Amino acid sequence: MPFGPVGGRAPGRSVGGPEVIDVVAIAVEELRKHYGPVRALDGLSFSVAAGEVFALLGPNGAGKTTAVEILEGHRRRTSGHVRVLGYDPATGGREYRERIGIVLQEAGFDEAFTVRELVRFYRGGYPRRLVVDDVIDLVGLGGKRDARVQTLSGGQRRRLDLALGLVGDPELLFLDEPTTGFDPSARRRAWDLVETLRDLGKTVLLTTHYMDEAEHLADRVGVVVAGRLIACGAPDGIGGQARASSEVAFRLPDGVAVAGLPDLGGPLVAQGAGWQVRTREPTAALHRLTGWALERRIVLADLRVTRPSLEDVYLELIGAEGTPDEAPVVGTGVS
Ligand SMILES: Nc1ncnc2c1ncn2[C@@H]1O[C@H](COP(=O)(O)OP(=O)(O)OP(=O)(O)O)[C@@H](O)[C@H]1O
Repeated sequence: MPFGPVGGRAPGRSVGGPEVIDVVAIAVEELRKHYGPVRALDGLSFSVAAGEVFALLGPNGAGKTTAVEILEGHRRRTSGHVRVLGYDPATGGREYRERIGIVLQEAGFDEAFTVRELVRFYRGGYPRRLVVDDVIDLVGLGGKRDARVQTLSGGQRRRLDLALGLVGDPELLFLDEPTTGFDPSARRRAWDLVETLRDLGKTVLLTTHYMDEAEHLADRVGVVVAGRLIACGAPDGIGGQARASSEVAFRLPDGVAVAGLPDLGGPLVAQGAGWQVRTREPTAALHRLTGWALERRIVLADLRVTRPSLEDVYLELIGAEGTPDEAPVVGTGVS
């Protein structure tokens, strides 16, 4: 298989010692899924190292859920190669499912169960298990142990989803939009929890529409558009693949007119008491700006360059690819 070492903060990787090849937890190559004429996945390839937190990003309809469901073993692929923890999810059966945890966007629960009863019930399905009350505490539902599911708020239900995904002590956790509907503090707690899981050496594959979440949690992100991976790398490193614009900002002294400035590679926009320009060539813009200022002995207050955020990069990437929310359609009905 052509999967080499992959990035991320995998445990057990030594720096300066003997070379350690990361263990690949997830390997996906040329994955295709056709629903009739719709190509939901159209040659998707990526790999995730053991111990890595990997985020799949992409617009609605890009194919993320389809990919994750194939990896979970819940959906059949049309073609391509998939290996997760050494198993083919399509044939791994119970043995495979016991080693993974799945947190769905909307799991259906029996509303009459209490939190503790439900977690205990799910725990019964796994050979490796965590202590019921520990898991409930871990997801911050300690105060709701004996509450019936029907009385939980939307955010509390999502935390219960998390508890059910964790109770089998999985090596790999699939998190589908884990914090949708969470209030800001519940979101922070969920992030802390994912970080705890990483510290425990778990591999996490998450999908999210929140760029700050991916930036905060993921070792690497993969951007999927129309069923293909169009960019992949560390959240602060994929900018180079998008050539998203940096922002150069500064203030001019009183009496200096903005009209006299050289071309900085983009339109100047007033920002509070100062000015900013967005440019893909921040080095050149800075050179022209500071050269101009030095020649005139002008001091530029608050001069700063801000690199593009993951959101800027993401929007640039999916904008360049176009047609979000639409999978490509083929002429023939292959499924
Ligand atoms: N069971 C199905 N039958 C037919 N088409 C489907 C089916 N499931 C998904 N699709 C189509 O496949 C494409 C990918 O859908 P998918 O749900 O995987 O996207 P997604 O990236 O998870 O989107 P979102 O961010 O909205 O959850 C879409 O065009 C969708 O309409």
